[in-house]
Amino acid sequence: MNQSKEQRILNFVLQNAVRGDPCSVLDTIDKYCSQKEWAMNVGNEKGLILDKTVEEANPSVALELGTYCGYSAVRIARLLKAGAHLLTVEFNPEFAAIAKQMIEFAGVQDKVKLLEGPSEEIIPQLKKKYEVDTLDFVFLDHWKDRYTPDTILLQECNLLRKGSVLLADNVIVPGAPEFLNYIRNNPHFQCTNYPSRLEYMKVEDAMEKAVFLG
Ligand SMILES: O=C(NCCCCCn1ccnc1)c1cc(-c2ccc(F)cc2)cc(O)c1O
Ligand SMILES: [Mg+2]
Repeated sequence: MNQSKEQRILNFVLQNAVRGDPCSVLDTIDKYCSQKEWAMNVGNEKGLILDKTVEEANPSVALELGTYCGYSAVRIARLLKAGAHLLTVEFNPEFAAIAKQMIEFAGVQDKVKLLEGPSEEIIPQLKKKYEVDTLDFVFLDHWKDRYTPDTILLQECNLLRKGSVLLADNVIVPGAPEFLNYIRNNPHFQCTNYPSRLEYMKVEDAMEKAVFLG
């Protein structure tokens, strides 16, 4: 049975990156996906925006929607302070299996909890089943038409607090027009747009930051 692209990315990391070194894992994924096969990792350019947003938020509890191969989970986890953790949600079991190995190879497994399943089922379980009080940071990088319903669900489940930071990938490509309309017209959020490039391409993309005002 021939390998998936995601399996090829993982194998390239296992053979070329340094075990326990998150930066080498990120650089190796970026090398493979820019030179051999494009893949939908947030990448190094938008990754720098993600880094700055995470460093500014300095979250104790972070949530990621859309794990994929684990690139942004490794990217976020490497910046978390002692005792802080990232919950990352992946719907696709093949992606989740790859991401688990990627996270472990990078050595950030103690900071990351990978949750497999639909975000609309997992979000309502975060408080009771996963002992979350409120989320300090949320990275939205899953199905683009889920950004709005899941942002509403986070609020309904009382998972946001004054100052919670949401960061959404791909608001230009593939695009999340309905989310931009929702969040920019919502008085409970303060929004900032960060123009950038689609990962590994000379194509315009952007990230949107939205701070919950309570
Ligand atoms: O679809 C994307 N991500 C969601 C993947 C499925 C998430 C499953 N899931 C996880 C949890 N709950 C549900 C995505 C797509 C592109 C892209 C850009 C240009 C192009 F020509 C083709 C594709 C670029 C990204 O950066 C992306 O993030
Ligand atoms: Mg993305």
